[in-house]
Amino acid sequence: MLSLKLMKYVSAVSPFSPLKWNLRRGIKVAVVGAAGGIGQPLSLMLKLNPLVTELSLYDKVDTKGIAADLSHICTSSTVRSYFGKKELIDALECASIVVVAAGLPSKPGMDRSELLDANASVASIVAKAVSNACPSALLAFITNPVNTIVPIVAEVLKQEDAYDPKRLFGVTTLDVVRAKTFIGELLDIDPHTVSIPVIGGHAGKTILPLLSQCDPKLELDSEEKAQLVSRIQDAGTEVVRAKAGKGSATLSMAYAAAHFVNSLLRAVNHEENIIECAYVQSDLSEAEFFASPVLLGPKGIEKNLDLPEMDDEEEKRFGDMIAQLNKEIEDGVKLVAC
Ligand SMILES: NC(=O)c1ccc[n+]([C@@H]2O[C@H](COP(=O)([O-])OP(=O)(O)OC[C@H]3O[C@@H](n4cnc5c(N)ncnc54)[C@H](O)[C@@H]3O)[C@@H](O)[C@H]2O)c1
Ligand SMILES: O=C(O)C[C@H](O)C(=O)O
Repeated sequence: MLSLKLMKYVSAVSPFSPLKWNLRRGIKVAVVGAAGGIGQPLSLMLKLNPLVTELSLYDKVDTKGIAADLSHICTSSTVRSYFGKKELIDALECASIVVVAAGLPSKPGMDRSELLDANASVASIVAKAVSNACPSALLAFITNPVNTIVPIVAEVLKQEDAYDPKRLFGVTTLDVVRAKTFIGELLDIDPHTVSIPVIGGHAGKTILPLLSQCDPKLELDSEEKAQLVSRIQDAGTEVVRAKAGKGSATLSMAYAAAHFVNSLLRAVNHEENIIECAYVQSDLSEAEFFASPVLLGPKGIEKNLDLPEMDDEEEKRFGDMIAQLNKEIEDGVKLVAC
């Protein structure tokens, strides 16, 4: 009979074992927009992640200094730097995960949708390059307006014959992070212990935290609930105002994106039961793209989970957001068509 030690060894080197697969292939993560306010702290957090084997830093401006700096951190991943149009393909080549934080952030008084003109082209360029360099990568877009950027990327990938809806994500994790934090403050408990789905999209009333599904239970009256929902929906604006023209959320976003990418990495590594809320192609509502809890697997979305239950107020908010979401999706589709 095989000893336990030997059995562990055999399972580690079996060609079908996840460990062997991972050791052989490694996991390259590319950060696009790596020199930015989100890109830099996100790259730092990814350098600290033991599941990353190679970290590829790309930006339109030089990333050499950032890469040199990060490369001195004593974790086992290698760091490579790329910049400018010519190096985009090399930066993405063979990446398992591409996370995109390139593009303009909001200024006070600006709506996220006003970023569309500036950021649509960045998203399209990255989508085209992904279709050439790493068509089977998982693709996570942070760039705003997320509600429109993700449909744009889907359209561009369709044109390139490289669209797989299971691999494309709009990152809405910051909405969940904020909901957990504000509820933790309210209940005076560790926010990590709070579980709350946030569905819909990533702008104004399309951000719908389902307080009725919060664990632990929230005992709030209707007005208190409305105030909490507004705080979560307007949290981005809270940061934009506080930064007074110097950008939008960067550090909390880097934390949120590092959490989301870590979940993708764990799923790529064949870990089971990894669930995250994300803005993805969906048939759960009348909007073609919708943020909801998805079960992740090595090839992206394994299953789009059913919509969580909602109380009457949430049902109403859900109904009220669909028109806005559909318009923002349509804006993206039209932009690619013309
Ligand atoms: N999804 C979310 O929850 C969320 C949260 C916060 C911010 N954001 C969005 O993330 C984006 C980035 O925000 P930021 O604060 O890091 O902005 P930033 O201006 O600090 O950084 C953006 C980076 O993108 C780079 N860039 C621009 N065009 C590029 C291109 N064509 N190719 C490669 N790199 C390019 C810039 O050089 C810069 O380094 C914004 O659109 C912002 O609105 C999203
Ligand atoms: O509000 C913004 O413009 C940035 C971001 O989407 C956020 O939620 O902080």
